[in-house]
Amino acid sequence: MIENTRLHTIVQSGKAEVGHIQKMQGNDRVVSRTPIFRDGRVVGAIGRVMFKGPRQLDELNQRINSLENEVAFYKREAEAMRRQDYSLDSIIGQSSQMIHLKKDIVRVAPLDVPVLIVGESGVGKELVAQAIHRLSARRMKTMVMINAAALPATLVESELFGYSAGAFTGANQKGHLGKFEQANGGTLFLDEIGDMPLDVQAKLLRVLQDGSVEKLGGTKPIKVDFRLVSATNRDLEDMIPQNQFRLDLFYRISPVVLRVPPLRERLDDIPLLSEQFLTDFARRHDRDVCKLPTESVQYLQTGTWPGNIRQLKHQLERAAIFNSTGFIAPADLKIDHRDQDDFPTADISSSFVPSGEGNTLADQIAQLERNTIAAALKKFNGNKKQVARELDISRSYLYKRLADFGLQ
Ligand SMILES: Nc1ncnc2c1ncn2[C@@H]1O[C@H](COP(=O)(O)OP(=O)(O)OP(=O)(O)O)[C@@H](O)[C@H]1O
Repeated sequence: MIENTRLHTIVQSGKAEVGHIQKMQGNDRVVSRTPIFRDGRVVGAIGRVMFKGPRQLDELNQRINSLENEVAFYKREAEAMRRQDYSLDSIIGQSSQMIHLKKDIVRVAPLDVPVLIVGESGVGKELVAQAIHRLSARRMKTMVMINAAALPATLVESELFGYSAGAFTGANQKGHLGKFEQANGGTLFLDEIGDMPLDVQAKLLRVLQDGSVEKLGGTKPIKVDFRLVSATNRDLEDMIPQNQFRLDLFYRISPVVLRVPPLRERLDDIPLLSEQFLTDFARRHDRDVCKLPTESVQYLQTGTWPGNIRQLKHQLERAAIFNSTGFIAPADLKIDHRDQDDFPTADISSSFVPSGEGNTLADQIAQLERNTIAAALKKFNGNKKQVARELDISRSYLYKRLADFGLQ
């Protein structure tokens, strides 16, 4: 005889009971009781132990909660990846210049020819390269990126060409796949090609001519097949007569040249870009999206933007960080109106760092930012990870500001 059974009441009522606790031999069990019908009449009832006790149910609950959290996490990740889809849609801009550029991208992407992307720093050359790859027949393979300016001279050979097992003392046992081989079947994106040293230019030219690479310590050339997309913010044609860039390499890399216009030539794009950057920022930091009133948009459109889209993005993110009203007013923005020629081309964003010594609103904000960071550093004994978490800023932004404020 089952203790505390209620099956007889189920037969009488014809109503199921699910998840009820039933004491059996001194233990609580979670049970279900279901009536059995025949020809519309209850002819019996069946009881089942669902869980050996409420604890098991609790554990299941916790498991479901943790799975729900995992699903939510992966949904956010998938959403972030979708947004980073690097298709044409990720290049924001409806100005006539950008519509023209997008049409050109669509036209050249499927043709398997090298493309040279030119434009000032921060205009979105890398986004264009990604879109070309994504719209090409090679989209299922990877796009390998090389920043020619960041390649240390001592590592150029091994990074680009790779090496065979045991090629030299200290070499990785399994050898190393060079970038050219990694890009096989896909796209090789050579960023800042104008900064490539001449001896590396000669080596690159040989690979492009032969369609093969020789690994360090290798015995025979290995065939490689990639589509070359290069980018530069320098005037390569100007560099050729000065023997800073090889003419023969220039011909190889530039059958198609795409120019990405600077932001000051397409100020019409500022509203759309700003809206996107503020939305992205809010989503990343789980905050409400700051509103940008028309007068602020118009103010942004008066700038010369030597650092282009990257600079606009940083400006808006900085304004959003310090915003407490939900509205970004023109006074919250620091716009540069100097001519392009007045700016150094490198690290333009640093020219916008207010000194913190003046009386303008930006100076006051900078002072507040400096003090806030300094206080947080003290609170967490210099632990930058905790400081970044406390202030809800990225660690890279924290490092940049520490350097700006001389707090390191
Ligand atoms: N049209 C655009 N729409 C959305 N975001 C953009 C656009 N153009 C640039 N960006 C953003 O601006 C930043 C700089 O872009 P990117 O790195 O592609 O520029 P770049 O021309 O390659 O710069 P550099 O010459 O300094 O390498 C990135 O965060 C990029 O996502």
